[in-house]
Amino acid sequence: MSEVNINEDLVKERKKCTFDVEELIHLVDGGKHNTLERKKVEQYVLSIKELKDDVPEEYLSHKERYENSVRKGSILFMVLMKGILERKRNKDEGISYNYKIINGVVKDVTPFMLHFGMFLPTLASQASPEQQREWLKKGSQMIGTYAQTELGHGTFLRGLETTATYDADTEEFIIHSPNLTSYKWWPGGLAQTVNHCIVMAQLYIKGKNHGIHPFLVQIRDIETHMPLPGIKVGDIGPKLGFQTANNGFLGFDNYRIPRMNMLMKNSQVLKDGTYVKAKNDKLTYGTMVFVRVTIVADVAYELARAATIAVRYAAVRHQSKPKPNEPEPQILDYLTQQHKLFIAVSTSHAFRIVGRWLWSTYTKPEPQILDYVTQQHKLFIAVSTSHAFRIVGRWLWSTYTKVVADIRHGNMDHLPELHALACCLKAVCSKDASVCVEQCRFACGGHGYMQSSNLPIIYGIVTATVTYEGEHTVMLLQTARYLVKAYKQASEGKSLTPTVAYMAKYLKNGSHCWQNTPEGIIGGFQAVAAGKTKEACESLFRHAHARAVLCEMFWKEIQRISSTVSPSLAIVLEQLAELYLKYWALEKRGDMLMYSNITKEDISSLQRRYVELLALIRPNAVGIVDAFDIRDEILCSTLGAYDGRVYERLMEEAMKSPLNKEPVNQSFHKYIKPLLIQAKL
Ligand SMILES: CCC/C=C/C(=O)SCCNC(=O)CCNC(=O)[C@H](O)C(C)(C)COP(=O)([O-])OP(=O)([O-])OC[C@H]1O[C@@H](n2cnc3c(N)ncnc32)[C@H](O)[C@@H]1OP(=O)([O-])[O-]
Ligand SMILES: Cc1cc2nc3c(=O)[nH]c(=O)nc-3n(C[C@H](O)[C@H](O)[C@H](O)COP(=O)(O)OP(=O)(O)OC[C@H]3O[C@@H](n4cnc5c(N)ncnc54)[C@H](O)[C@@H]3O)c2cc1C
Repeated sequence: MSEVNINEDLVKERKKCTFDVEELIHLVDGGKHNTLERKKVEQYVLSIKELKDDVPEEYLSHKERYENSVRKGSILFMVLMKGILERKRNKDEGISYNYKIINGVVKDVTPFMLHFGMFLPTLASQASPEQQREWLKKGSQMIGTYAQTELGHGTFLRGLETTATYDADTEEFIIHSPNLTSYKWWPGGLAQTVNHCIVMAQLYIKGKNHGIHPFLVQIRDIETHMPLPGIKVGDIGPKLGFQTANNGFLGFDNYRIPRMNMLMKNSQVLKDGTYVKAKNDKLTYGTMVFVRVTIVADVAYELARAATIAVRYAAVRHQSKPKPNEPEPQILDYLTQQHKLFIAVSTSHAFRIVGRWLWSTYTKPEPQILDYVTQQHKLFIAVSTSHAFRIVGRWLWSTYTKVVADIRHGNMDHLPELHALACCLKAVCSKDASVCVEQCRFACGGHGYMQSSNLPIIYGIVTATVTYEGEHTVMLLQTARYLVKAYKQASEGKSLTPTVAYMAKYLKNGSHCWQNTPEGIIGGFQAVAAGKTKEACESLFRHAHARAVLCEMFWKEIQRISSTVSPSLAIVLEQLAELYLKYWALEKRGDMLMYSNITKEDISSLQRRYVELLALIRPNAVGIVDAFDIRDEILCSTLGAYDGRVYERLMEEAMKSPLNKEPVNQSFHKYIKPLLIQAKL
């Protein structure tokens, strides 16, 4: 884009940047090769004419919005299928879904999200090899979702009520919803989009309950898409966000499926009804662990979008001037009056001089809002949090793949630790990301409240992650359970898994010896986690372990990465990581006071360094968000576009309102005019 069309503040900001933005882009993408591939994918998908909307999604009705997202989602689906095939021929080519390109196609959420996000992964991980060969073959007509949650139960999986009863005579399962609360409720794409589901149901054989198991169930005819007899399916209606996800409900009336439609990789039901138990019954929950792991990186990306919008806007937006001075005082003759007079005269001089200074400040151009320390406090933590989650998300993903490989070889030893990690990181990252996105919205003032800023939609997407795939508190409680066990092992002198090894150190050392260094802060969080575990084994303690893991992994990884990049970029990365640690040490200073020997002076010094870091990051703020390298079509924001034409875009978008198509709306003649006539009488 030529600089002529770019807002001059942004041009200046980009000139100030002290590091190579391109280098950071490659780092964020995980290498130059990935950047090139991403850009190729974006270029390909975003130039498909049919994916452009004439009318912004927000002006469509619930039904129209759904139909439009299916239309566009189907185009993307086809591109993806083509991409996978091409990729097989040439690994450097092809279309990947990984690149969040979807945000540039459907502003909200596509109804096919669950097909790729849970349906296919469940078949890939829980179906037997023969079933996989059958179901994942080329030309499969299945579009699916993951139907687990019911009207009555989401968290408490053992309480699910849908039943799958084995009939050995016909070698079939009978899937049934015994009452209203057993209806499936929430699955994405379920309402009108999918023709198949993974249904989680209580398995009954000869009257005995074997707990919940996954079943592949066809719910609609492939040709006509009509619901099959015995199936009741529909849309659950509008929500806070996820308007185009097509979340649905589903009930079964003694609906029969073949025996081989139970996913049989882990447990099996033989023809005669013999039940073969899985090595570990929690393997049935495998898809949830997978999605929890991916949520960390997902919210990092959404946060990158929100931070890009809010930081660019803060560089373009100017606001507020100090007020000018007041008039001079009177002179009187009496001593007492002189007493008053002289002070008044000197005050007058003081005021004049200060007044001049004030006037010169007043006539200076309004500052960019990004220059306010309070604004930097709101925004820079969002930027550094996005980096933290991306980096920790990559580490979690590699931990996940190692544990899954172990499980494939029959070794389940690390599953509990992975489960505990996935739960607490999912919980903390989803909640922090929602808070940061909302903070970015606040930081954009009134314009952040506009749908056209895209911040409300991003918030809708991110805040849903707090609830789905395991509700926030419930996830923390799962980790708490694991920590309590770890603490008990530590107190018995037994060895501990790596992520909780600090428990032993805390038991040995008692309170943490505070240092204002990154390592000192990480130790502080570990002491808080260990101390709270000790104090309240069975009661609610919340984020401490996840925060310790986040701080430690972010800092260690940044240290490692810094040695591989240019010195100018290393400085910026370390500033961002240090800001993250200092921010949380200050936020949690109460906990630190309880569980370490931190002093008031340490806290003041942390505070001073935090403000110093804001100032150090400030000149690079626009460059840092530019390095997220999110195209305008994917940001979808009037406030955050690369060129900074904020006000023009706000007006252009407002002009798309159907209400602006006519000078007088018909409601005037129908309602307001009769009202005015009545008022006259
Ligand atoms: C785009 C949007 C897509 C959204 C999709 C969705 O939302 S889909 C819907 C998403 N829905 C949800 O996310 C629902 C959330 N609810 C749940 O995940 C579970 O019901 C629960 C974990 C809350 C409790 O389960 P429970 O009552 O059966 O278990 P318990 O508490 O009695 O613990 C028993 C033992 O099992 C262990 N263990 C548990 N889970 C796992 C695991 N995954 N792996 C390994 N281990 C696990 C646990 O640590 C404990 O070990 P211990 O101490 O005995 O050695
Ligand atoms: C946008 C969105 C998309 C979704 N997509 C799908 C999907 O595709 N497929 C699917 O199957 N499901 C889906 N879900 C459902 C989702 O997984 C559940 O909503 C989630 O697991 C929480 O369960 P719940 O709604 O039953 O909440 P509840 O468990 O009823 O939670 C309500 C409150 O009770 C508290 N609580 C519950 N149990 C405990 C406990 N043991 N201890 C302490 N407090 C507790 C919680 O902390 C919470 O404050 C989706 C949900 C949303 C919002």
